[in-house]
Amino acid sequence: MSKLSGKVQTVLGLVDPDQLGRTMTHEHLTMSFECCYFPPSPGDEAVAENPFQMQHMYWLRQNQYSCHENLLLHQEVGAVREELLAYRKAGGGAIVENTTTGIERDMPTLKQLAKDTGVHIIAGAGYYVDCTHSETTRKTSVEKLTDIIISEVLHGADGTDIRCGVIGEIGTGWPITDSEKKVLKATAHAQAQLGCPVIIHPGRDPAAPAEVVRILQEAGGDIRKTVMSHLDRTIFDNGELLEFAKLGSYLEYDLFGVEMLNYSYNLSVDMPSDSQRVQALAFLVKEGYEDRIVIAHDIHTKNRLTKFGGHGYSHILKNIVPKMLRRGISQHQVDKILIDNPKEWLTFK
Ligand SMILES: CCC(=O)NCCS(=O)(=O)O
Repeated sequence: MSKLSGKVQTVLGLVDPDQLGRTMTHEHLTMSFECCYFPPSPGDEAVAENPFQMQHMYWLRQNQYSCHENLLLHQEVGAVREELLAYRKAGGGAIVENTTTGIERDMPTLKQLAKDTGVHIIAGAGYYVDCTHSETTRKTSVEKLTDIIISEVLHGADGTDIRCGVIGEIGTGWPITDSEKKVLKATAHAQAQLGCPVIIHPGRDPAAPAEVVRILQEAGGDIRKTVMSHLDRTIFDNGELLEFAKLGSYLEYDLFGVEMLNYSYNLSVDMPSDSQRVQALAFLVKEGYEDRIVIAHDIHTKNRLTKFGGHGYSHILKNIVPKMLRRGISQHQVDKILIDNPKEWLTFK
């Protein structure tokens, strides 16, 4: 039995799983999303240059990926520190920080934020989507990638001794590229050796989550210990959702707070509102999946911080939980979603 067994690994070291409390399973505290810049519509260029003004707030909410500065969350460490203190006050205990190689993971800053705020921060190992893979990553074998991921968990990431406590978010697109498939296999091999939690960013197609599960399973991954992220922008049909749920992963609704008419990355998608996200949770609970649901905001742009008029990291605790209760999800079930399920997932086998 490894020394990680039965523990959760935070950036400050191992903790007893009962110490976590309410946990957001998919957030970012410091990262850059420049890789996914989406040019503004013709005529909007001037607004996109300087959108951080009251009269442009609605534009920014609707076009969050079309402003370079908005993608630089790493410039806002002070604001994020304040937000984490507010998150603790609101009853939050832990945050899984999903920034992986390719979107500027910053381990020393995560450690400092955990020290300054008392929030348990669990950092992510591995690689984001194909367009962020370096030439070196593309040329690296599955075996070597497995060793790198394992080392990020056992010894520390990015040349530090600060350790990751989860693999992911592992980025995949649609169709899944060869380089992404290699990373998925390495993820499964590392998980098989470490008994650790895994979290996946699927491509934007309803078939993508099941295809990722198939690849992980074939490579020896543990699907019961794997979170499938972003279901709110990926699977819209309840029948398809139940088919996917049967595969056994955790089901993550992690874009709480995002309300937009046009989803730049896939205009055929109608991004759900928070009310519709709560309806999806209530549906899954009714179907018996209360032990498999986890939720979060996936904050990865500046405009979603309260400093810029956004909802911040406490939105779920302050606004969504009361709505869940009003829509028939019991307090016991809310506690499972926010406390018990993240705890089970994050505990090393
Ligand atoms: C790095 C953050 C991230 O990948 N968020 C998901 C964005 S989206 O694919 O749901 O638009």
